[in-house]
Amino acid sequence: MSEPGPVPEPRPAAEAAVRCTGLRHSFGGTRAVDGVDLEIRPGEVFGLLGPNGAGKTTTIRMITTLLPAGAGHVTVFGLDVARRRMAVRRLIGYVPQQLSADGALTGRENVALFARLFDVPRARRTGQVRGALELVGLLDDADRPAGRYSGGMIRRLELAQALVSSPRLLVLDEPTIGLDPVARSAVWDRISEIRERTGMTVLVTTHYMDEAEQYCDRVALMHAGRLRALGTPAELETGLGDGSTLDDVFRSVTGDVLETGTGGIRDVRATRRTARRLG
Ligand SMILES: Nc1ncnc2c1ncn2[C@@H]1O[C@H](COP(=O)(O)OP(=O)(O)OP(=O)(O)O)[C@@H](O)[C@H]1O
Repeated sequence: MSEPGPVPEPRPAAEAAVRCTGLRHSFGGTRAVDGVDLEIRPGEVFGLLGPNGAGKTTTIRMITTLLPAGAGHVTVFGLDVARRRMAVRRLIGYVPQQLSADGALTGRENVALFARLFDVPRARRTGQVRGALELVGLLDDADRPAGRYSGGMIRRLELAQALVSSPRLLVLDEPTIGLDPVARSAVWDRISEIRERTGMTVLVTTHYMDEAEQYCDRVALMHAGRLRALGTPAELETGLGDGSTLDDVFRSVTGDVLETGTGGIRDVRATRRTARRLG
C-alpha cells in the first residue's frame, strides 16, 4: 500500500468562485450570520439581497477574509479562506460601503494608490491604472481631484480601485446606495460591461430589488442571518405565481415587508452614509 501523499491543491478552474458551507458569525448575542450555504458560479453576477441587518455585510466580510468565520467554511476559487488568506486576497477586488476614495487626490492618483497597495508590478502599474479608469468611463476626468466628482463618479472611481489588480472576483457592498436613478444605472451598466469584457465573477449586495431583477444572474434573499430563497429572479418570481416581483417573493418567504418598517429595505441610514462621502 502506498504512503498517503500530501493533500493536493484544489483545482481552481473547475471550482466554484465562492462556496460557503454552514457559515456562521455572532457578535455577542447577535447571530449576524446563522448557517449560510451558498455557491457562486464563475462568471456570474450574484446578488445578495436583504434589509438592513440581514447579515449581508458580515457574510461578505467573511468571504473577503476580513472577518474569521465563527463556524463553517468558505472557499474562493477552491482556496480555503481560513488557510490561504493572502492568496485569496489576491483574487478579490472589494468595494466596501464606506468611503475609500481620497478627495484631495485626482482619480488617477486614487487608483494608482490602490495599484501600489495591491502590489501591481511597477512596470505594469501605469497601464493597469489607465485600463481600470477606462473600464469605468473615467479617463476624461482622471486628472481632476476626486473631491469634485459627483456621487456616481466616486462610485465608479471606487470600482476602478477594486479593478486595478485584475481580480477574478469583484465584491461590491451596496454599490448604488444613495445615488439617483441615472447614476445607479450608469454604475450597473459599467458592472455589466466589466463582466462581459473580463469574465469576472461579481458578488453584489443591494437593497434595490428592481436592480437585482434587471442585472443579477442569480440572487439569494437573506433575512435574519439566513438565506430564505435562491435562484434566478425569473425562477423565484415564477415559483410564486405570474406577475410576482422579487419584493413579493421576499415577503412570502420571510413574512416581512421590504419597503417600509424598522430596518426596512429603504432605510435612509445607509443613504446618508454615502451622502456624507467626500463632503
Ligand atoms: N461590528 C459589529 N458589532 C456588533 N454587531 C454587529 C456588528 N456588525 C454587524 N452587527 C450586527 O449583525 C447583524 C447583521 O449586520 P450586517 O451589517 O451584516 O447586515 P447587513 O445585511 O449588511 O445590513 P446593512 O445593509 O445595514 O449593512 C445586525 O444585527 C448588526 O447590528
